[in-house]
Amino acid sequence: MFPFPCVIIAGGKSSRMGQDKSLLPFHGHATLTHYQASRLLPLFSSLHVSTKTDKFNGEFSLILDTEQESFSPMVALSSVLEHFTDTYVFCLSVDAPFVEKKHIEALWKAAQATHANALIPRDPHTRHPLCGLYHSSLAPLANTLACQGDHKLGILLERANAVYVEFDETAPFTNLNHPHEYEAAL
Ligand SMILES: Nc1nc2c(ncn2[C@@H]2O[C@H](COP(=O)(O)OP(=O)(O)OP(=O)(O)O)[C@@H](O)[C@H]2O)c(=O)[nH]1
Repeated sequence: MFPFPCVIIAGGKSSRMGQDKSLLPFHGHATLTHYQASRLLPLFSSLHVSTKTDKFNGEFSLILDTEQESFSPMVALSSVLEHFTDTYVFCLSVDAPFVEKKHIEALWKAAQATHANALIPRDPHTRHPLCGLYHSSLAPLANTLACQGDHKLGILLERANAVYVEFDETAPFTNLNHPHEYEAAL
């Protein structure tokens, strides 16, 4: 078991999907969120879901956004990191169902070797900040950026002591943003 919590980030607008993707059924589970929670729960010291409201009727331990007006992963991270003290937090986008234990193990290994405050996967094409191991000490920076309207996680990573962990494959980090990607994943 990893000695830190996992947070499934699930409070976005899903504008490209056209409906709330965190509530879409997935592989025999009531929702994609349930699918992610059931496979990740056994791996972590605790599991939480980051949203704007309790759309799961009390089923998960929620970390609600303090900022309700604007939507962005920075808004989510700001409340998530503030929730914890002196720990790494594995943050995964709800729409990334192909990330496996071995990928998280690689991030944790890099954290132990470098003591960086953000460990982010990078494949040959791009980096994946919504599958990252973040230290709770980044909360004030995330909060400042969210309040300033700086919503790109790249800005946080530039200012943090971030380390990129290299992976050969792109597929595990795929996000389901559009209906055709969801259909293909089913
Ligand atoms: N808690 C929380 N999560 C968010 C917020 N904005 C986005 N997310 C989540 O962050 C992840 C990536 O979000 P985006 O790709 O920016 O947005 P999205 O809602 O997934 O989809 P689009 O509206 O199509 O861009 C998704 O898992 C979202 O659910 C927010 O304001 N609060």
